[in-house]
Amino acid sequence: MSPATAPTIHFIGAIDQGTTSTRFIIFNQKGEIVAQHQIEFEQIYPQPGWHEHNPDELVSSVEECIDGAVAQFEKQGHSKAQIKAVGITNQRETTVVWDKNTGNALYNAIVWTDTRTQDLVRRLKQRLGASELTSRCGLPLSTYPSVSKLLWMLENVKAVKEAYDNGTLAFGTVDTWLTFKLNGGTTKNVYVSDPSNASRTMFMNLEKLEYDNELIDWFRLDRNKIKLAKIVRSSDKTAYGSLANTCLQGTKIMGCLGDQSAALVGQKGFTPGRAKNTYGTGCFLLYNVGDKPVYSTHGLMSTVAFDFGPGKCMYALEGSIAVGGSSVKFLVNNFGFIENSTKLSALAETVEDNGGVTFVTAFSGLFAPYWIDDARGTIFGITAYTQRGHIARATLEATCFQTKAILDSMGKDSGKDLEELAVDGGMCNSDLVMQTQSDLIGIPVNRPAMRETTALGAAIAAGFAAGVWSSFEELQEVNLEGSTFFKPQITVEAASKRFERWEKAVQMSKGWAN
Ligand SMILES: Nc1ncnc2c1ncn2[C@@H]1O[C@H](COP(=O)(O)OP(=O)(O)O)[C@@H](O)[C@H]1O
Ligand SMILES: O=P(O)(O)OC[C@H](O)CO
Repeated sequence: MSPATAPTIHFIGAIDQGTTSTRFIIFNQKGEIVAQHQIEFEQIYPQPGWHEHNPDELVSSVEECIDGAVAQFEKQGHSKAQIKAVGITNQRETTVVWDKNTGNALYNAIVWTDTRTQDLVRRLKQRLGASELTSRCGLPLSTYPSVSKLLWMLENVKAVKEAYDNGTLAFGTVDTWLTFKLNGGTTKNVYVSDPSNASRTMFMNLEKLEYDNELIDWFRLDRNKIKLAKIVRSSDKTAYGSLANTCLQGTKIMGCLGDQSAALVGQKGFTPGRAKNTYGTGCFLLYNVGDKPVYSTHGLMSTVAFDFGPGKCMYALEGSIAVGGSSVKFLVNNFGFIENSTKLSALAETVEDNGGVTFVTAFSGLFAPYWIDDARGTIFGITAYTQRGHIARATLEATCFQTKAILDSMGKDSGKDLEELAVDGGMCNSDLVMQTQSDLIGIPVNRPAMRETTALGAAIAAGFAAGVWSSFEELQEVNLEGSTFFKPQITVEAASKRFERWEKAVQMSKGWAN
């Protein structure tokens, strides 16, 4: 075929703004990575339990990653004009507030893991009607959703309260902040969010996919005094605007998904019964329940999986674990146990088992399915025999035990047991973690060769709107080759025994932060 008649090859870019790092990845039409750039940014811990990000650094990290990846892409002989669209995926719940007149942030972003709102949440729980919130928005009242972070800022940050009183306060999750800034801020004033992100605020009615005025009133907020993002589909040709800066200036943003939803999409979890578990900073299991929300009675959340338009809007049951890979980072950064995260498994493998040590990594309390806000990180079973390897092993096991607890809840809520668990995220690079996971849950764990499924999900959302893909079916072949399967190697009895020790430790970790 002559170059003039050869079909044009299209590419899609994905911004993945996670809790510890930002990436920009360029995918081809087969869902393969062509170029990527990643950078870590500052984690700010001003006080115990507090966790912040600099909102401007989130934006600059995205811009730097775009320029870095596109430079690589062009070195391969491609043209940036072949990048049809860009998708965004982001850490969820993390809350940014800014002045809508200046476009400047009024405080650091309060990160989803932050527990400073614990007392505020306890006060809210005393209010009449508190127990009915979950049935409207899918989330439990806790330190986790964005609303508690916004209320804290209104109570404690003068500039935020003043902006609210003056009617100039803008509030957003990270997707909204990024699209606002990437579009050029106050020159374009783009204020949008997709349902998978908006459903993490506690302001959105889960069934209607619209803000629920009764929820906003319940939190005693005046909607007229806060600029909220317009909720639009996760895949949309025009609503998200286009990039104002970087070498991709003018390229349209056509997709947006919260990172856990994006991972479900990237794992092709399009149909009911499909599930994935992402071992990133936290760890999040999402189970597609179909086109109607299912409300958990066993400690899980109901959330929007993705909204790609009529017939393609799905809900999920979600089990969120606050501390996943961050426990590994903790051993690296705070204790210098090892040089970097990739070395922890090797340290854990210097011992045969956990030597009787159990580490409840409740740095932010315990999320699903326990929801114990006053638990804190506790290590049980230390004796004179304990080595660093035992602590390393107990740290890795903690996420696997919580995943087992979540799967048990999911089985009870859905009436079905999962046959296989699809995994991704940084911590899934550890074979030891994956084998331990399979042993504890008693089903195979399926790890794809290409693990950037979160970014792939954002690319799919944008690629659908851009016309690169038009049906879920044509994506089924993506990322199938080269998966690794971890199969259970211990008996059900042995797994139950280990899990009983964990459950005992969870009960004993309660009440510390009271
Ligand atoms: N080989 C490994 N073994 C254990 N943990 C790892 C390994 N590689 C990365 N991690 C952990 O994975 C996390 C990063 O995963 P990632 O999916 O990039 O997270 P996020 O999107 O939340 O920034 C870090 O917390 C890191 O400690
Ligand atoms: O950054 P991750 O991958 O741990 O994901 C953060 C979640 O979206 C928080 O709900």
